[in-house]
Amino acid sequence: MSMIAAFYGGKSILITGATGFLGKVLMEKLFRTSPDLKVIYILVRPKAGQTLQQRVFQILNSKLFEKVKEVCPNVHEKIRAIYADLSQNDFAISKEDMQELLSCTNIIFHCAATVRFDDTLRHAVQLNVTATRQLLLMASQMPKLEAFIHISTAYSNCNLKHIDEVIYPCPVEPKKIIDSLEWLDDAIIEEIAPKLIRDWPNIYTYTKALGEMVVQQESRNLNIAIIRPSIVGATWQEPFPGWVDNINGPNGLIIAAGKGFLRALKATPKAVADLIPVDTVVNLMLAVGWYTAVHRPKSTLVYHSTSGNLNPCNWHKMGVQVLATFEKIPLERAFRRPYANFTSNNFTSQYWNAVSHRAPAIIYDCYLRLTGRKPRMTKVMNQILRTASMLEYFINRSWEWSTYNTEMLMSELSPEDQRVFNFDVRQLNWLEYIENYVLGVKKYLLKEDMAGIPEAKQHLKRLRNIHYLFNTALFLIVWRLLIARSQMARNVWFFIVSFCYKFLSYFRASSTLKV
Ligand SMILES: CCCCCCCCCCCCCCCCCCCCCCCCCCCCCC(=O)SCCNC(=O)CCNC(=O)[C@H](O)C(C)(C)COP(=O)(O)OP(=O)(O)OC[C@H]1O[C@@H](n2cnc3c(N)ncnc32)[C@H](O)[C@@H]1OP(=O)(O)O
Ligand SMILES: NC(=O)C1=CN([C@@H]2O[C@H](COP(=O)(O)OP(=O)(O)OC[C@H]3O[C@@H](n4cnc5c(N)ncnc54)[C@H](OP(=O)(O)O)[C@@H]3O)[C@@H](O)[C@H]2O)C=CC1
Repeated sequence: MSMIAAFYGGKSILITGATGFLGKVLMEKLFRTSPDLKVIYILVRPKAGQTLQQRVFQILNSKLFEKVKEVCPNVHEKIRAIYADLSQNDFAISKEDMQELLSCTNIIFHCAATVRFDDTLRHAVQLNVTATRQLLLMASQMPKLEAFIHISTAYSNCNLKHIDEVIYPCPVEPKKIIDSLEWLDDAIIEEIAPKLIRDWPNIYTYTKALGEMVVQQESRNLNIAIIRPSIVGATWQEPFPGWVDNINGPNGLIIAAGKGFLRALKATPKAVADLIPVDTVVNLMLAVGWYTAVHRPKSTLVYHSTSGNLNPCNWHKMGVQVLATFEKIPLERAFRRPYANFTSNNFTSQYWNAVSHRAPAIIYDCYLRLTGRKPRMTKVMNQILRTASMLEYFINRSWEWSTYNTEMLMSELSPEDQRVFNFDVRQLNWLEYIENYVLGVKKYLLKEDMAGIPEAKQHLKRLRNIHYLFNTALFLIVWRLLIARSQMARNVWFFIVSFCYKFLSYFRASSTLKV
């Protein structure tokens, strides 16, 4: 019997960010392994014209939850969606709902955040710092609360090279920033933002670091733990391999590569690609929830959910495997054949951007214009290049994250818990994982049918022929122009032709002699 699964039985669990990538997988695993849990409260806002109920309905009826419905047929009754907007005062939660949350919650998993790298400082602070403070304040009024699990990111201290499982102080107190945002206007905030974030690469990682400081300062006598995942990727094993549902992190780039838009990336091939499967993160979260509530460590423990120091894989290996998978399982209607290289050199990267990205987009847009259609490829390409440049910081560096606490926790688990809540990334086979990942992107994200693979392969063959034809035509045109304008090119041309002629004559003569 799993101790962790039993622990969550009968519990009331509050999850923020439950409609996000991590939150959905967390709910799925909780329902599947502890179907006797009492209730999961989720703080949700209406979005994209959908009410709370419609959003929950959509999640529960997705492929991700198919297994859950077998184990926990009354899953609908065990989810309680509460209207909340984390960027508002008191989260805009009604009095009755707030009362219920305060009096019933046993465990909190705080996943909600803005993960956009380019968010405004005001919004990012509101969500990643102020909302965390507000939730801690709520937690301190919950008499039945056993553990508060805060999800941060392994990159919250990415301005350091070696990162321990400790909370590092930020140069400016979070409270000072929160207070000043109240009276400063937006233009001034955006002006001071670069000075505040100093050597952090973006507002996201900076505000996540502030969020951790808030956790430390406002922890009072709560049982708190912080989990820091690195780059969260598709599921490894559970509930099935390769599940993924948004275009964040590597996902968007994998699509762009598979469709042939992205054919070169400014990346350091030997840098560690610190990906961590989402189900591994969720297993660690549930184990940490149990450990924090039952063992009540004296201080706030930080757990790294990273792969680099236990089972490293670099970007080169990852890129090669992504491309190898596209050979076997191509994406439909590719713009060009998937091919690319990683370069860490600025000049080479600019060259590839011009030749491999912008030029084909401009040519294709000319073709669209000539055929009476609206040009769009340059816009798409600019968007992809902008995204790639935002991620560049993370694919050109390696970090060392220590994992003492995570390994300590692993050793505390019973063999059954180590199996059911496996977060030992040493068992991960990267090649297999990446293949399933790419397949998952095709199936679950792009919703492409596997029956379309032969047609997709045919399409790639056509693209290859067009590519050869185009290159040959281009070569002939350039050469013709050169010959017309330069004596030197003409001399080279006559030299080559006469050399070939002599070679052929010699070859013919020697074969006649043999006869
Ligand atoms: C020796 C050489 C060997 C060579 C070997 C061969 C090499 C082969 C190479 C192949 C090439 C590549 C293969 C792929 C291999 C994998 C590469 C992986 C690189 C992975 C890098 C990952 C780094 C992640 C770092 C994470 C660090 C922290 C992690 C976290 O804690 S949180 C999660 C991270 N957060 C995010 O990822 C959010 C990032 N997104 C944003 O901040 C914003 O979206 C934005 C990028 C700033 C863009 O903002 P905009 O306002 O401009 O746009 P908007 O968001 O409204 O979207 C507009 C349209 O763009 C689409 N889009 C958005 N995001 C992405 C994306 N990530 N990728 C692609 N497209 C994206 C969006 O859908 C919109 O489209 P539309 O609706 O159609 O308009
Ligand atoms: N994905 C990754 O690679 C990594 C993620 N993390 C951390 O993991 C956590 C979860 O990330 P992930 O699931 O990927 O992110 P998502 O963007 O998929 O999910 C974010 C969640 O936060 C919710 N949210 C955002 N703003 C509000 C708001 N104003 N009110 C209520 N809810 C809101 C979103 O709700 P809605 O659906 O309504 O938008 C969504 O449920 C974050 O804390 C992130 O920092 C850490 C490392 C890596």
